[in-house]
Amino acid sequence: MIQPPDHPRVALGRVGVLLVNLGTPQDANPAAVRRYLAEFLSDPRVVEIPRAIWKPILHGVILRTRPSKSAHAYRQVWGEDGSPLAAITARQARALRERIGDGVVVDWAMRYGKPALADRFAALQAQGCDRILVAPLYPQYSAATNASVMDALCDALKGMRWQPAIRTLPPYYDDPAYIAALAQDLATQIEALAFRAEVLLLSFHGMPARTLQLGDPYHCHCRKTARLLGEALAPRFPGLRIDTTFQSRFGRAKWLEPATDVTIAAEARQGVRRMAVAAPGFSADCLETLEELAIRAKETFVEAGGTDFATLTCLNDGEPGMAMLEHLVRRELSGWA
Ligand SMILES: C=CC1=C(C)c2cc3[nH]c(cc4nc(cc5[nH]c(cc1n2)c(C)c5CCC(=O)O)C(CCC(=O)O)=C4C)c(C)c3C=C
Ligand SMILES: [Fe+2]
Ligand SMILES: [Fe+2]
Repeated sequence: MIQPPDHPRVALGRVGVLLVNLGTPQDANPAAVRRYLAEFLSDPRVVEIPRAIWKPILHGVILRTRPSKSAHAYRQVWGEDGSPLAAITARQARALRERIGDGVVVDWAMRYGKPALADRFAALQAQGCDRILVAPLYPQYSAATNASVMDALCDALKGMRWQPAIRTLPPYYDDPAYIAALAQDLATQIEALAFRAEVLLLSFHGMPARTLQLGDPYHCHCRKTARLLGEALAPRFPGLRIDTTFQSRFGRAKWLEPATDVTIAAEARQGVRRMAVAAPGFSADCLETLEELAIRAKETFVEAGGTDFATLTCLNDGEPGMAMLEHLVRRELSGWA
């Protein structure tokens, strides 16, 4: 007797959307952070050092020292609903589901850790999705983020006999909808500050400087976002100086400059007293914004003589950001209409 085929037993013909972000530990303790960092930092898209050299450093040094330091940082931002990055991404998926509705299945996944991309992708297919839009929530393209999502997606597809059709959301660093959402959201936050900021710092996550020479467009994408955002904000805030920096240096190699922490200290030493910082490259608040900027960068600024410092929130699941995401997703899905 011939066995029945191993494929979904529900009606096909549905469209799925999978929002993907970086990933985060399951818990804020050193063991969970270690598991997360081991997966993240083993990805050759993230650390582009020959494996024979990197593996002993990762296992012999980094994974012995960093988990407890990072766990301490995670504990300071951990919420009742867990890691902010995961909680906010879940809320973004829920909000998008409500906005798009009409038979489109919306889910979310993480590139590292849980919910795993391969699992949620398979779950969409099991719900009858034969067309799936994979949307990495990275406005600026980098191989470490976007290409790594594609690697994981293709690994998942490799194991499937009956593959769904795929679209991926292109980077949207200069999309007018993204720039407008950021300008509107940041302007509202700047106007609500209890002080008048002299400087607005646009802080992007860093990358090794070498990636620029290797042809990664990330640095150029960040610069263009910053220029367009600066042009959109300038008329509303005459006298506000807007600068771009790169944060989160990791390892010994030279990273993109200027560095956020170095710039913040230098600005305060040169007499700047009131500063706001925004992180337009992050779709959701996370360790990098809530701990590195809102806690550590603020300390740096005040220790160097600054008086007022505000870390502005990311677009998260607020109205401007969700309207933008709905627009970007609908535009991609219209190709399947
Ligand atoms: C927004 C884009 C990001 C790029 C580009 C990126 C590159 C990159 N990151 C590391 C190393 C680490 N990043 C860490 C946290 C982290 N990184 C991003 C985003 C980008 N990274 C986010 C959203 C987060 C926060 C995750 C969270 O749980 O909230 C960490 C872990 C935390 C820590 O121990 O400091 C590391 C390590 C490299 C090496 C890299 C480029 C090659
Ligand atoms: Fe990172
Ligand atoms: Fe960091």
